[in-house]
Amino acid sequence: MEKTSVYSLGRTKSDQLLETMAAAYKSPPTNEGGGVASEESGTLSRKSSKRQMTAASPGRGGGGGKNTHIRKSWSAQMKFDLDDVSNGAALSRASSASLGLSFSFTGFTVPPEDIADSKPFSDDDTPADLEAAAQKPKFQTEPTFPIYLKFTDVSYKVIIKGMTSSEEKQILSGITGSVNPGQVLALMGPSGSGKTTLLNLLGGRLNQSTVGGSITYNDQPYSKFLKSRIGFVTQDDVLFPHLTVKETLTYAALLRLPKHLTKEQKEKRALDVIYELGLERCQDTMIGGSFVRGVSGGERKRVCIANEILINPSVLFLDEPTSGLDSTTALRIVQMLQDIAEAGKTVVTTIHQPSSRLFHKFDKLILLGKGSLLYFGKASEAMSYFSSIGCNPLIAMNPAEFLLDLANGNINDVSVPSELEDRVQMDNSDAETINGKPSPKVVHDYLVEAYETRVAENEKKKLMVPIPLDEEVKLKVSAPKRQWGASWWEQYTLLFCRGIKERRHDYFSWLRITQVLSTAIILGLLWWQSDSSSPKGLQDQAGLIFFIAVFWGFFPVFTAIFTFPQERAMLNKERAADMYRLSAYFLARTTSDLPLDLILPVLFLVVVYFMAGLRMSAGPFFLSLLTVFLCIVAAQGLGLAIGATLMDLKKATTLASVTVMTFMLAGGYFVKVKTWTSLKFMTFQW
Ligand SMILES: Nc1ncnc2c1ncn2[C@@H]1O[C@H](COP(=O)(O)OP(=O)(O)OP(=O)(O)O)[C@@H](O)[C@H]1O
Repeated sequence: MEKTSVYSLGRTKSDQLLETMAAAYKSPPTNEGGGVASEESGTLSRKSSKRQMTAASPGRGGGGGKNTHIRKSWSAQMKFDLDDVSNGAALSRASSASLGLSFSFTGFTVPPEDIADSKPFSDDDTPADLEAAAQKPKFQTEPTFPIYLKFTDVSYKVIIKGMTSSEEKQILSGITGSVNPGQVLALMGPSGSGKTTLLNLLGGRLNQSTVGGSITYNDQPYSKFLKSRIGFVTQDDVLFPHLTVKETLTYAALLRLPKHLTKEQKEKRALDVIYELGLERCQDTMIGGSFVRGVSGGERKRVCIANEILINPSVLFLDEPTSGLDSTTALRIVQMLQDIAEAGKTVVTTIHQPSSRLFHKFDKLILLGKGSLLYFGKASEAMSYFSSIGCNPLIAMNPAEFLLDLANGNINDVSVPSELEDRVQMDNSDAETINGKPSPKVVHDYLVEAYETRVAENEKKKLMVPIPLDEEVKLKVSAPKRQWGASWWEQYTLLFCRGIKERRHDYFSWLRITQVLSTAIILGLLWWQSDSSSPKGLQDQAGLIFFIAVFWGFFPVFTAIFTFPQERAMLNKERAADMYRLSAYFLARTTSDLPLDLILPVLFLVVVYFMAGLRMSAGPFFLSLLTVFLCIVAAQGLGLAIGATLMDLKKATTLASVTVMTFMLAGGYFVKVKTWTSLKFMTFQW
């Protein structure tokens, strides 16, 4: 194969910026053996090839056109190999780049009028839209702090506690691999093979003390510093349903971006990301959820990704970003991941069953089977590796499908090596075969063994090579300091406002307003212009006031009870990213309900008070309002405490019902038996 031509790339303003970052790199080692350095040049080669192809493609204005921005990532001054241009991945990248789906992450804001017209990435994009998007000016790439991720012999087990005994379950064993800035690593395997667990381990989401082997970031262990450098997109889209796309991203930007940026800069950044991810057409649409229609599945996923790339992360982890999406949308998402990687980020994603087009877009691949490693290496070389160990598809097949079949031990349309068949015959055990073919377990054991004997040691040796970064840059990763994006007070106010925005819809739903108003009117009619001049009439009014207190004791308890169990996923997600302090969240969460809690009771009391003809002067009216308000605060506190302690809706509801019933009975007894005392207290008559 022909090798190494050095191309000098056009210099842009961003180049000068990026050179600051590139200066942090040492010259890559020249050993042909690969390791970090050779993988690096492989990735770069594809980037460079892509630029070449893009420049040559018609309609893009050529290399020197006005609108063509030759992006140069952190390492673009290095060499590239021409042989990569001929590989399928490079070609597919080049062609997708010519679709104009390139992203970079900067502080560039597009004027709103331009945003309205531009459609770089949308579920409804037509080829014409995409071509138009390709003509749009590209913007500069923000330098990213580079993080090289390596993991060697990673194992993980959990203890499953039964009623009488507990047992250990091995989830992962002996997983080795690496991924560098500029690369996309895909974790593939059948359901339950351990992809999510591995992703969580690599993302620092599981307790590191329970992990065997080593996971390093720039050759350093995990530290709190990384929380602000890692973006993690979970499998379930955890978003507030009643916030719009823009609100969601703006709050995230205000909370997560570094303190030294101004509010305007942070908001601008949120707008940039909306534009970069093609969300401008739905930026004012609510996210939606089970009961509210909102953005589409693909847009939702992009909002989740936008939420993470806002912070310009060094490493981006994604758990099944394409599941549930049609193949075109899935392709766009993966294309976007590639573009993110090309901006100098390290991308790791799990993927369930990619189409062949998707498969060719990954740089590296890990194939897992029952928690063991079946393959780690370049995605483009996976087929030749399995061919080298005697496993070939017998019919034309999507490579991902073939690999998943193998990982499942399903060899129906796969030729297996004679070695494996001989082994089954020698064992001569019925249990080891199904219809005369090796059983899934035998196939799995063979694949694990083949990888261990042929590849594993070599890969581990490669990982021993130190990464090409200055010691100073490497050590930055191990800084134990947390980096809050906002001060405590800012966190509190932002969470307070976000809480009000999110929950106002629940509070002022027509159902709730009708419920409250109809109860008020019924009570008003039952106690219509009640008499307070006699002890009997006063006792009657005490009954009404007792009813009001119980009503406003019930309502907030049950609203508050759902708070923490439902927001748990959000709280976990945001706390894992160090978005805010727990104290700021709890205080904001509790107090943001109060203004909302006041509006309906005021409405309720106005109706009942005047219909029932209670004492017509300002003092008693406001004191009654204060009593109702205190009832609400107490009830809400009780509900929050029960919900937060149990974190289980069913148990929390049962406990709250029992507690409220007890209070009601005690209150009823109080009103009935101690009438005179209660009258004095409750009606403010004496
Ligand atoms: N905390 C845990 N306790 C018990 N079992 C666990 C735990 N975590 C993971 N597992 C088990 O480990 C295995 C791997 O789970 P994991 O979620 O990583 O699989 P996966 O490959 O991501 O699956 P899917 O593709 O279906 O999401 C599963 O059998 C799962 O039940």
